[in-house]
Amino acid sequence: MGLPLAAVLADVTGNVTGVDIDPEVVDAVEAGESPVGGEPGLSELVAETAADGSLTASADPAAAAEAARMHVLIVPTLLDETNEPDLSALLAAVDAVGEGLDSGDLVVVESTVPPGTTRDVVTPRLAERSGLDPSSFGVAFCPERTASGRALRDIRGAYPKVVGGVDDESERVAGLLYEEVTSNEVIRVGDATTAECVKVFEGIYRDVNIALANELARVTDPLDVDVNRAIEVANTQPFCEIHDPGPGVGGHCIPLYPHFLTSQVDIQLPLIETSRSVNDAMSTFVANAVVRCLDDRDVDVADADVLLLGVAYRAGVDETRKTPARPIADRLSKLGASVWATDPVVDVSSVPEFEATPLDHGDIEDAAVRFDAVVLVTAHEEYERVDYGAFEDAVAVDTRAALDGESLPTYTVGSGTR
Ligand SMILES: NC(=O)C1=CN([C@@H]2O[C@H](COP(=O)(O)OP(=O)(O)OC[C@H]3O[C@@H](n4cnc5c(N)ncnc54)[C@H](O)[C@@H]3O)[C@@H](O)[C@H]2O)C=CC1
Ligand SMILES: CC(=O)N[C@@H]1[C@@H](OP(=O)(O)OP(=O)(O)OC[C@H]2O[C@@H](n3ccc(=O)[nH]c3=O)[C@H](O)[C@@H]2O)O[C@H](C(=O)O)[C@@H](O)[C@@H]1O
Repeated sequence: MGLPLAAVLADVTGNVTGVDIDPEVVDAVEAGESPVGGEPGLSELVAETAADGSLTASADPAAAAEAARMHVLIVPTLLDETNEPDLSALLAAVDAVGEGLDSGDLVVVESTVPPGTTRDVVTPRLAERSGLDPSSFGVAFCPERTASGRALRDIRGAYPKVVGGVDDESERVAGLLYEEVTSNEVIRVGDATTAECVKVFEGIYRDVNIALANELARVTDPLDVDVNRAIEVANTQPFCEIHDPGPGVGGHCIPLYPHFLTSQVDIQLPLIETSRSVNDAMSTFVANAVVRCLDDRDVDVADADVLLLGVAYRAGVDETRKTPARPIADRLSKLGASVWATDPVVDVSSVPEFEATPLDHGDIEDAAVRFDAVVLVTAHEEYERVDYGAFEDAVAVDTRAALDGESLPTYTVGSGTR
C-alpha cells in the first residue's frame, strides 16, 4: 500500500521520496512505472508524479531520511510462525529513519501495529538511534484504512482519516498533513495507542463477525435450512449485519489483527481467540463437504480429480496471503485427491507452498470433463461466465453462494445441497 500512498502524497505535496528495500520496486518507480497491479488510476498517477519530479524513489532508507522532514512508515507488519507479531521490517525502517532524523521532524506510522507500539517501541527507538530527545521530534500513528483494489479512492477520502500523536504537537502537525490529503474528515483521537486500537478493532470486528456467519452456516445441514437466506432476511433489520459465510478468512490483514491485540494483553480474550479458530476451521469444513459429496456419488476421494476455482483470498485481487485455498488443497491432497487450481487473476504456478496443479483459466471448460468435483473458493466475477455444463459428471462445492442456478449438483456453504 506504500506506493499508492506515496503517489497521492506526491500529488498533494509535490515532494516525496518513496523508499523501498526492493530495488526492482525502486527502479520501476524511478522509470515512472507502477509495479503494483490491480489499483485503478495508480499507473497513471505514478507516471505523472514521477515525470514532474514530485515522486522519486530510493533504495537507501537512511539517505532518504536524512533529506526528509516528514517520514511515513508503511512497511509490512506480519506474524511469525508462533502467531506473534513480527515487527522486524518496521524496526528496520525505524532505525533507518532514526539515522537521518532531525529535530523538528515528524514520523508517522501507517503500518498496522499492536496497540502501544508507537509510544513504547517506535518513539524510544527513534530517540536512541538519533540521539535526540523524544520531545524534539513528532511521532503519530495514522492507520492506513484502505483495501486492495480501491487504494487511491480510499486514501483520498473514502473514510475519515484517524490521527493519534504521542503528544499534542505531533497530533496537531500530523492532522495538518492529512487535512491536505483527504477529502474526508480528520479524526484526532488524542493519543497514538487509541489510534492503533481503532485500526486493530476494525479488523477484529470483521474477523469475529465473519466467524459468526461461518458458525451459523454449520447449522444448515442439521436444521435443513438455507442459512444464507435466513442471514439475508435477518439483515433487513437495521441493527443486524451478519456477514457472509465462506471458506475462511485470508489476506494480509484481518487474520493477523486479532493476534496484534491478544499478544499485547495478559488476559484471556476468548471470543477473539475462538473466532480465529472458527474461521481457520472452515477450510476443513469445506474439504469434508467435498469428501461427503464425492462419497454420495460413490467416488472415493483418493481416486478423485478436484478443481479449485480461485486461489486469491478474495474476489478481484491478485493476492494469496493466508488464502483458504491453500489448506483446502492441502487437506484434499492428503486424502489422496488429485487437486488442480485455477484463478483468472493469480498466477497459480507462482503461489508458494501450494499443493495443486495449475490450470489456465481459459482451459477450464476443455478440462472440465476430467473432474469429479469443482470447488468455488473465490467468487471472481469471471466465474459467472463459465459453462458449468462442461463439468458433465461432477459435483460442485460452492463456498461463496456464487453458483446460483447452475445445472451442476451443488453443495453450498450456508445453503446445503441442491
Ligand atoms: N495492503 C492492504 O490492503 C493494506 C495494508 N495495510 C498495512 O500496511 C502495511 C504494509 O502492508 P502492504 O503494503 O500490504 O505490504 P506489502 O508486503 O504489499 O508491501 C510492503 C513493501 O515494503 C517494502 N519493505 C519491506 N521492508 C522494508 C523496509 N525496511 N524499508 C523499506 N521498505 C520495506 C517491501 O519491499 C514492499 O515493497 C502493513 O502494516 C499492513 O497491515 C493497511 C491497510 C490495507
Ligand atoms: C474492516 C474492513 O473491511 N477491512 C478491510 C480489509 O480488507 P481485506 O482486503 O482484508 O478484505 P476483507 O473484505 O476484509 O476480507 C478478508 C477475508 O475475509 C473474507 N470474508 C470477508 C467478508 C465476509 O463477509 N466473509 C468473508 O469470508 C474474505 O473472503 C477474505 O478472505 O482489511 C484492510 C486492512 O486493514 O488491511 C482494510 O483496510 C479494509 O478496509
